[in-house]
Order: sequence, then C-alpha cells, then structure tokens
Amino acid sequence: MSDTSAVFLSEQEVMIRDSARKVANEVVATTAAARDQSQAWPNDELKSVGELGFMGMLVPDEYGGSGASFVEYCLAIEEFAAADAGFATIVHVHNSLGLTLMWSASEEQKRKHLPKLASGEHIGAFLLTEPHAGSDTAAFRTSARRDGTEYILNGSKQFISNGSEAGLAIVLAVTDPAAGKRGKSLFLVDPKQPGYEVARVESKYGQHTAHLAQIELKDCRVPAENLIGAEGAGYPQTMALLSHGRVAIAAQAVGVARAALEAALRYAKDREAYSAPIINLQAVSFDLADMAMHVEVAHNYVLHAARLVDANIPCAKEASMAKLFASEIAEKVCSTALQLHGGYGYLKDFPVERYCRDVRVCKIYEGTSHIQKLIIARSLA
Ligand SMILES: CC(C)(COP(=O)(O)OP(=O)(O)OC[C@H]1O[C@@H](n2cnc3c(N)ncnc32)[C@H](O)[C@@H]1OP(=O)(O)O)[C@@H](O)C(=O)NCCC(=O)NCCSC(=O)CCS(=O)O
Repeated sequence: MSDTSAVFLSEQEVMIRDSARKVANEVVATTAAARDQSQAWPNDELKSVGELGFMGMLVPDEYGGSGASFVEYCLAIEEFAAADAGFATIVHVHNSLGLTLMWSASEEQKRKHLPKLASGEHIGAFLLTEPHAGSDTAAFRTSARRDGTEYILNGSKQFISNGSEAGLAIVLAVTDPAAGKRGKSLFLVDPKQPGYEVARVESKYGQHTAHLAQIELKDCRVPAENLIGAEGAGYPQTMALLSHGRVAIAAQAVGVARAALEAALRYAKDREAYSAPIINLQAVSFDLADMAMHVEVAHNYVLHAARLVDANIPCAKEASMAKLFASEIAEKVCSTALQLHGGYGYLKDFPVERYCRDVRVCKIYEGTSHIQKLIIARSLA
C-alpha cells in the first residue's frame, strides 16, 4: 500500500496497524503455508496475537479488552489476512462475539464472559446459518423452548467457523415461531455442555486454517439467564452484527489482494524473459497497475465504511458496497497474480494459488455478492 494510504490515519491507528503487521509477518505468515497443508489449528499464533490484545479488540479495557475502534480493527484484520486469510477469519468471528456482548449482554454476562474472550482463553463461535437456509435468515428453524428456568435448544447449524474449537458460542434460535423476525433470540451456550455436538468438520477449498463445523443442538439445555438481551430481539441484533462484519470481511479481502499484489510484484521484478525482468513488459506492468489501483481503492473505501461505523452513522449500504467491491476485486487481483507467475503460480512453492483459494469465500460468507447487491439496491429505492 502506498504511503498516502496512511496520511489520514491517526498515530494510534498506525501503531495498531504496525503492531498487527509485525506479529502477522513474524508469527502468522511464517507458518501459513505449512498450516494450509496440515490444517492444524493455530494455537501458538492465536496466543501471540491474544497477548497483544487482538482477541478482544472491540471490548473495552474494563472487561479485559483493548477498546479499539472499528477502523483499528479493520486495519488489524487486513494485516492478519495478508499473512493467512483463515487466521483472520478465526480472529474476526471470535471478535464478533465480544461486539455482540457489548451491544446486548447484561452486566453480569459481560463480566462473566468478556475477559475470557478478550484474552483468547475462550474462542468464540457464532451459530447462525442452517443447512437449509443461508441467505434467507428469516427462515432459520433452530428452536429454543422455555422449560422452567431453562431453554431447550434443538436444531442444526451449518458453516460455523470456530464451532469445533469454541469455548463459548452464541446461538440464534426461534423462541416464538408465530412472531417471525421478532420471534428469534440469541443465547450463550457452552460448547462443552451436553447437547452441543460437532457433527462434522468440513473439508474445503481454501482457508484451511479456519475450521468450519456443522453443529447439532440436541436438547441442549441452557439457563434462562443465558438469553442475550430481550426475548425476540435476536434478529435485528444479528442483522446489525452482519452489517458491521461485512466491513471486516472487506478488510480481509483487501489483505489477501494486497499480499497477492506484493507477490506478483516481487515475481515480476525477479523473473526474466526476453533478457529483462518481466515487469518491463507493458502487458505485465499494466496488469500490476490495475491490481494496485483496485487494492488501494478498496482499502480506502473499507476505511470509509469503518469510519462510519465508528461515528455510529447507519451504513448498511456502505458496508455492503465495501464487501461487494473488495471481495470481487480481490478475487480478480489474486487470479491475475497467479497468471503473472505463469506455471509457477499453479505450484504450492509460491503463495498465490493459496491466496486464490483463500479469497474465494469472501464473495460468499457474511452475505453473498447477490445479497450485498440486494441491500445496496434496497437503499436506493
Ligand atoms: C437479505 C437480508 C438483509 C434480508 O433481511 P430482512 O429483510 O429479513 O431484514 P430486515 O427486515 O431489513 O431487518 C430486520 C431487522 O434488522 C434490523 N437491521 C437490519 N440491518 C440492520 C443494520 N445494518 N443495523 C441495525 N439494524 C439492522 C432492521 O432494522 C429490522 O429491525 P426492526 O424490525 O426494524 O426492529 C438478510 O436476510 C441477510 O443479511 N441475509 C444474508 C445472511 C448472511 O449474511 N449470512 C451470512 C451468515 S454468517 C457467515 O457466513 C459466516 C459464518 S462464520 O464464519 O461462522
């Protein structure tokens, strides 16, 4: 990223970005290619970023967090994604629990759960999507039936990042089937308790660092005090969280695209054809120019959306624009980076084939590109 991208960052934003960049480069990136092969859970790497405060970024100091702004959060996610996109997914999904609890949890819930989340002792998972419904969030069926001082949760949850590794889960479940969007509630669930079952851990195309699970909730009894906020308030809470999350996924896409651009630049300066580095070929340099333009524009638009979040200005449209633009250009940038490497781009000796696989899901999770268009189009009507 060129120096002017940092001109309007505060000293603190630069400090957090640089701290994230340092740990990402020194600890996360160095093990990323091996992890892509082994699919090992990055315990040590998470511990390292946790010690620096990156596991409780959106949680204030009084609950053990680092009280970062959303801009600072997105800058950190971009850095982690440039090192290992799957690692950034783990960190992002985890941090989204802290944000949800800050918005809606009782004081008692905050005191009980936030310090362990913020330190990284408990990894967080958010159980939203179901096997039969992803985009259509109103169609979720997982039920929570009140039974005395408890709720009994039943249902299947699909595509759950961190679901198999979590120390704390938040579940969206239907408490009143007749009430539609006002009949869904959020619950805190301990993944070690009976009734929380990891049915399978998916085998997937990319982001091998991030484990994606199918979770079965079978007569999973949770105390009534684990309800987050009011009964029936879960749906709008979740929609607001998804909207903020889209800005972070956009930052993640920018991070991977930037890494791909940097890899392509290195390669183009090093690789010779026709007796000169291939960067001297106009076709190659035009591709690189195009990639750099897209990465910089996406980076700056992500910061714009994140600043709106920090200013508490409704920005569902901008969040969707950031995610749509960044994830679409990131896929193209990564693909062009692979192309510029020629045959070597297709080999695991170079990182660009991993970037291509890892970045693809940015167009799908936290709302597909079509869902982002739907939200943007709605805002224009
Ligand atoms: C496509 C959808 C946006 C359609 O949503 P709805 O039409 O059902 O929602 P609305 O009626 O518009 O809103 C309901 C309710 O929420 C409030 N709301 C909505 N957006 C916001 C916001 N940005 N900030 C605050 N509040 C918001 C809205 O005001 C309404 O509240 P009231 O009724 O007025 O009180 C939706 O279905 C959608 O987003 N679909 C995509 C789902 C998605 O992104 N899935 C991804 C799942 S997560 C994932 O992929 C990662 C898994 S992980 O890695 O573990």
